[in-house]
Amino acid sequence: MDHFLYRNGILHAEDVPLPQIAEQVGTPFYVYSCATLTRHYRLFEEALAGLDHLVCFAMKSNSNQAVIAHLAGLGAGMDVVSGGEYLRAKAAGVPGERIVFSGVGKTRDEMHMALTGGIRQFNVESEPELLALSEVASALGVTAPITVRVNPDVDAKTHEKIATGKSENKFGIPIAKAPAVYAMAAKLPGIEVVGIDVHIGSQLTDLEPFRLAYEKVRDLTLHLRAEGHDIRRLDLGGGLGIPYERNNSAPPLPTEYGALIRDVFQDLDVEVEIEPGRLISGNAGLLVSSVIYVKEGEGRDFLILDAAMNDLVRPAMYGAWHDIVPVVEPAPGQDQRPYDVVGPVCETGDTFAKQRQMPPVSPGDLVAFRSAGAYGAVMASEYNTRPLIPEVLVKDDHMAVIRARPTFDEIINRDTVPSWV
Ligand SMILES: Cc1ncc(COP(=O)(O)O)c(C=O)c1O
Ligand SMILES: N[C@@H](CCCC[NH3+])C(=O)O
Repeated sequence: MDHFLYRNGILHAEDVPLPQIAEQVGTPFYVYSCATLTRHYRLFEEALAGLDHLVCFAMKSNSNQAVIAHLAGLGAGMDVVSGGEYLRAKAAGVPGERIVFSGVGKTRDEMHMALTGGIRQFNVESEPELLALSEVASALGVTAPITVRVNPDVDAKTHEKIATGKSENKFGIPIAKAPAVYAMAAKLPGIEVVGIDVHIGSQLTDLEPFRLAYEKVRDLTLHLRAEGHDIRRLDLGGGLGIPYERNNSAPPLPTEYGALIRDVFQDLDVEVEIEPGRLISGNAGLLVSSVIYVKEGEGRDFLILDAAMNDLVRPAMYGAWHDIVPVVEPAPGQDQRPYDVVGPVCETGDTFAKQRQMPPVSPGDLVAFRSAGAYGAVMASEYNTRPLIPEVLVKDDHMAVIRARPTFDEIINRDTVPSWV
């Protein structure tokens, strides 16, 4: 459930009517609800209650400073994948002991930054990375806590571009090789093994792949413990999916996911970490846009919006579906008509939806893309010199602009034209 509801015929973000935000910041913009972020974070907390656990928000899904500060205030840890995300987490007040560092290509500079600033653990994804980390930590005279991310070769049954747990994917160490890598880690200076990490993909709508992967991690835990490794922490990754289409069968809830984790690991006396991103931030955000034109094409009408693929790339990149609704509530039983919903960018791929049934809309009308709080603003670009759009955070009847639209002067003057041009 989110906190974007029609009231008095107008779509609201909590208690703020969307046209009021549009008037203040212009369209397009992203808007996030504090209440939804809180609710979704707590769902995971409740799902793991009673277990020794930490919920680390996958910042890659939404790394706005205000969003992560809000979650940090609720007690969330952070899963970071770059030095930039690490610095954002620290700036949001997240202590190093609640930050985990994931990713296949951590640089020595990033390792140095996290080792000096404080880190809960590095989720190491290859032997060369392990060696590099050992060197960086040794040179600093510190010890790097690590898990090894294992690749369990499990089909997550999600979009191929966001599946990470098959052997052909770049992520993790083949699980069969893990004992050898743990043996290597145990001998390296500056390295302390604390656990195992796994993450098999994003937007999973079925628990079975999680079960398959987690059972393999359980077996590996027992095996590694028998070999003398102190496996006291399991990072189980993120990936639980969200309903993108209303009326669609709902994916499993965090409670069911938590029950699965209990079922597989409860008796192991182990600390559990999870790294949810999308389920916390996805349905906590909308992208709001204005209709510029309605253009009659050959056998189809194009709804041309002021938002484009550079603002929300998921439809162009993954063929992803986002519900698109008018901000003025359609009358019950109102006729629908098919539109190709497109943006102004000069690419045919700048298409949000084809032949989407919607109530009739006119130029100047506001429409909202649902489920846009995850992998929306963070994946935006300035393609076609379209400025990054504002982000707004709502709490009850308060709204705050948490990122302003840059001016064209700022954008143009960011570049340097050398004297020889
Ligand atoms: C290592 C890691 N952890 C967590 C996540 C978060 O995934 P999601 O947003 O699907 O929960 C991702 C993204 O797939 C990831 O790569
Ligand atoms: N960007 C993807 C998710 C990537 C998950 C990151 N590991 C999406 O929008 O669905």
